[in-house]
Amino acid sequence: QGAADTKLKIAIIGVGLRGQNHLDLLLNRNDVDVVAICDIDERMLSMAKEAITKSGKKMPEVYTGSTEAWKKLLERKGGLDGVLIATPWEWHKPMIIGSLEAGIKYVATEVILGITLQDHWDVVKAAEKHNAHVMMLENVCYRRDVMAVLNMVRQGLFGELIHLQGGYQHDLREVKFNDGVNPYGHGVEFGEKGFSEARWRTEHSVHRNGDLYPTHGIGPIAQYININRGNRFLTLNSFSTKARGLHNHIVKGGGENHPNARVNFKLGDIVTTQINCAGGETILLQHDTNLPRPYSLGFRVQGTNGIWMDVNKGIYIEGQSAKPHQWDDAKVWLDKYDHPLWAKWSKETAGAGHGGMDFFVIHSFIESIKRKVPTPMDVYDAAAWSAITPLSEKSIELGNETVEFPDFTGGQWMYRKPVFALTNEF
Ligand SMILES: NC(=O)c1ccc[n+]([C@@H]2O[C@H](COP(=O)([O-])OP(=O)(O)OC[C@H]3O[C@@H](n4cnc5c(N)ncnc54)[C@H](O)[C@@H]3O)[C@@H](O)[C@H]2O)c1
Repeated sequence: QGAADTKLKIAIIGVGLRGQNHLDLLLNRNDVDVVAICDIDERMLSMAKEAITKSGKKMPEVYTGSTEAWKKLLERKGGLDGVLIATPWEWHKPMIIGSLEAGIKYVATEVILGITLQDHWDVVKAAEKHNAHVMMLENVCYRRDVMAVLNMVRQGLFGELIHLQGGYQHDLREVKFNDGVNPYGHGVEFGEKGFSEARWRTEHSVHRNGDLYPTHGIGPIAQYININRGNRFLTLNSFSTKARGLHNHIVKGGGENHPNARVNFKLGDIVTTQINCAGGETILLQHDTNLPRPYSLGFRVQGTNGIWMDVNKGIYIEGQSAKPHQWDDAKVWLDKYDHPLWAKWSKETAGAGHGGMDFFVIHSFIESIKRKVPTPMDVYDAAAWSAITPLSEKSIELGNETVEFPDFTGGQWMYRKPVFALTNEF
């Protein structure tokens, strides 16, 4: 490990703000060479190159100049052990499938596998055909409190799980709009005139109404109740509120005569989704990105013996909590049940994004390649979690009708075993 010829050859497609986080984590490792990067934005590329120069590592090959330049990257001489994709959502499917067709056996993609339900099927089928691993980089599965609760779930403290909640409750108004230069805080431009996510993410709020970003909430929940591994999502329905927040934000920052004040946003400010599971659990998810509010993923894990809620930082375990009917400070429990992964690697997480959890998602991808084993989150997980978006759009379109989940595993969910974070290795 560490010698030049044993280092993994990794490429990154998309070195925007998120891709640069992953780049930093990879540059920090001595078991990886970032051999190629691709982007179409000069400013993002120069930020990435600056980070590489600062790290003292060798400058990778740079592919740019066209939205199809990534195809050349995949054909590079010398091959690739893995590809990491951190581009806008609509590029994930073609880039994943392109990587698989180029013979790459490990593909990591940022969250959201595809746009339509068919996209999700296409990626699953391509991964099966090429016998390759597609891992979605769902980092919240590795959040310290989320993992401590996983530890508690697995040790039976909450009893049998009954109901779970989560979501994406994040005021994105300063992400969806900016002045084309600074990512946060100024301006009400989007599309061509926007920078980073304002360039592309906001269009999805114009044209789509559904839970556009389900994976940070559903990923941890799916681990708690073993989705695709003894359990599965059966049905879903979604409800949407009216859309006010984005329009109001534009008027407040740019005035009533700003051209964007005429844009009709389709995305309801709050989209609420309910999911029914084969194991008899229900899930409630909320997508809430257009209104003023502090960040919260709103987790609730409730079983026959107790409950965790992250908003009030409380845990209650019947018979063990200090007083009946009263919350314990969750910290006491979370410290006691700290997951072995965090206990082992917390030093390495220092400086990694989102409170350290970003370290683990990259670590697990890289360690899986080194060991030539399946990634701890696989293409079936990615498809089931991401499919919530098109299914919620469909439910809303049909007047909140309940719609069925496809079974991407083709019945294998009954036999597959949990593999996520079973040890302290990765
Ligand atoms: N897991 C997390 O915590 C987290 C946080 C932020 C973003 N994300 C996800 O990461 C992904 C990227 O988001 P971001 O914030 O970095 O956005 P961004 O706009 O900053 O970066 C996207 C990059 O992709 C590049 N790009 C677009 N089309 C391309 C093409 N055809 N070929 C090559 N490069 C292309 C853009 O030029 C840009 O640099 C999204 O899926 C987003 O949802 C996840």
